Amino acid sequence: MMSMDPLFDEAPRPAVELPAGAHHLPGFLPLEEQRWLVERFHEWGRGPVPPRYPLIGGYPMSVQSVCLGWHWNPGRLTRRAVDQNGELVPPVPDWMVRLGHRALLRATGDDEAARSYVPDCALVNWYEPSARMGMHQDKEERDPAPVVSFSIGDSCRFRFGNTETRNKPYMDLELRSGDLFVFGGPSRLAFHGVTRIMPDTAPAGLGLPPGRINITLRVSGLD
Ligand SMILES: O=C(O)CCC(=O)C(=O)O
Ligand SMILES: [Fe+2]
Repeated sequence: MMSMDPLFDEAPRPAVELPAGAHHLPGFLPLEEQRWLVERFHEWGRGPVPPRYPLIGGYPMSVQSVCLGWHWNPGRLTRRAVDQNGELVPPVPDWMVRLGHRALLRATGDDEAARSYVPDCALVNWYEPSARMGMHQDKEERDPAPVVSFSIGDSCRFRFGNTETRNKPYMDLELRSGDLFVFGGPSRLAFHGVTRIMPDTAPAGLGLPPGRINITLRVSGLD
């Protein structure tokens, strides 16, 4: 498999010019950290609120998610899993807040902004190989702080668009295991989605079945 050859893993990806406020940092998470996050992922999956397919207009998404800090449903954030067992979702762990600082600092070079970034909500998504996520804006949050996104497992085709419509102009990029993607400032409300998962592209030994984890950190601006 090509992706397991280190030569291929290190093949440079062509730099794409992203809109202001958007940043892509390939290979941000070392493999050991990816593995460690996979272990946390398995723990989150065991509760108190189990993973579920959120409903959009009554139809289940193809992506499964668990939440930390705030429970996300399309259109709203609640403290408890109101559409499931009513349990409180676990808080965003301190290490994740620190990971958010590090990510934002590396992405923007803005020490001040990085230090004042305190995400109180994380969405942990699981994409089985056939899963997709349609174009949408992350707009349940009231705070304009950036969304910080980590990818682990199989690569995906990530579509990043404009703030006006879900249609063109947009650009397609590949998010691979370990990549960081940040969108803030003028790109904070850009439409984005995942158009496909690329099978058999995960690094070996992650401890994951075929598929992709995405973790997004957010600042809800709610109390
Ligand atoms: O999986 C991704 O990279 C994006 C996830 C996303 O857009 C979301 O959870 O709102
Ligand atoms: Fe999103």
